[in-house]
Amino acid sequence: MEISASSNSKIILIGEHSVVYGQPAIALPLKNIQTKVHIKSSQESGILFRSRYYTGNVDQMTANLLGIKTLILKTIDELNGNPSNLTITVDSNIPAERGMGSSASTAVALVRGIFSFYQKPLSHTKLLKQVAISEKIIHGSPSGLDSATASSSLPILFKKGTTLETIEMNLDAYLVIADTGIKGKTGTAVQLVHDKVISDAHNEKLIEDLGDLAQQAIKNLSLNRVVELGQIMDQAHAILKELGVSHPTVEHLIETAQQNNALGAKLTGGGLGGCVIVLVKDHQTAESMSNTLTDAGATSTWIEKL
Ligand SMILES: C[C@@](O)(CCO)CC(=O)[O-]
Repeated sequence: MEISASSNSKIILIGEHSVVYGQPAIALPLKNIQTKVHIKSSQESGILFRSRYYTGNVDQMTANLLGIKTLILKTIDELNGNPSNLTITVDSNIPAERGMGSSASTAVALVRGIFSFYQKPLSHTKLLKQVAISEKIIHGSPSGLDSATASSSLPILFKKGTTLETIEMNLDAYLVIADTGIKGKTGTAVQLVHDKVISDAHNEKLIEDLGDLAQQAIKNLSLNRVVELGQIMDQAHAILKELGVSHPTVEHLIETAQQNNALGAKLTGGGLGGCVIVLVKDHQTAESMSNTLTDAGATSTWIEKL
């Protein structure tokens, strides 16, 4: 018996951090950057796990993989499976800790894979609930945006605990995603913003402002107003910077983009490193932006049609 399952990576167009406080966010799954999971029966005792970070028995996974270990064992247990004689292989081309939802994507693919291996039906609600097991261990109290996006085939409008809608996007615009090569620190960034929000009403207002910008973005997306969308991205980035979650290399890439025909640019995901996203008007500009950002130090770039 052998099965395969997959999950997308993600980027947040607008609404990171404010989404934790119940504000709306818009995020896109990236279908070309994925996690793939293969599960097969084996003769070995225990569960053999193979990935770019760890190969060995699930039981012996180190503390940094506690989220994934717990998720695998709990899911198999829930399905009354035998936690032995299995090989689970995880292949991923999602850079880790760059705000691209690598942990959520791994978890989504694993849950899909385990349910499929045991031939059990899996609703989307159950999938998200199950993925929360590892996401909570890894990130503390995540909004659920990453797993909702990684498990979607279309862009989504998300509000913690209430709204999960897909959005049909067809804009005359492209996004260039550029990796700073610096590991983002989602947990630290979320805590940092939390400390700021509870200590100063001005920062609470900044969170509301991010929510307003997300609402404006939704309107402009539906009207194909890309110039306005770019301005909204710039404003969102300025707020995220004020909240303390940017990074000098993020700033360098954003300034470079702004000097080279960007319609808008911002960090994406938790910040403190990770990736930036740059809005441009057409594919040709996206390609030259991608080269410019690589020359400015980006370690990888991707182009995504909006
Ligand atoms: C920073 C954050 O808003 C997005 C991380 O990709 C955290 C969360 O939503 O849980």
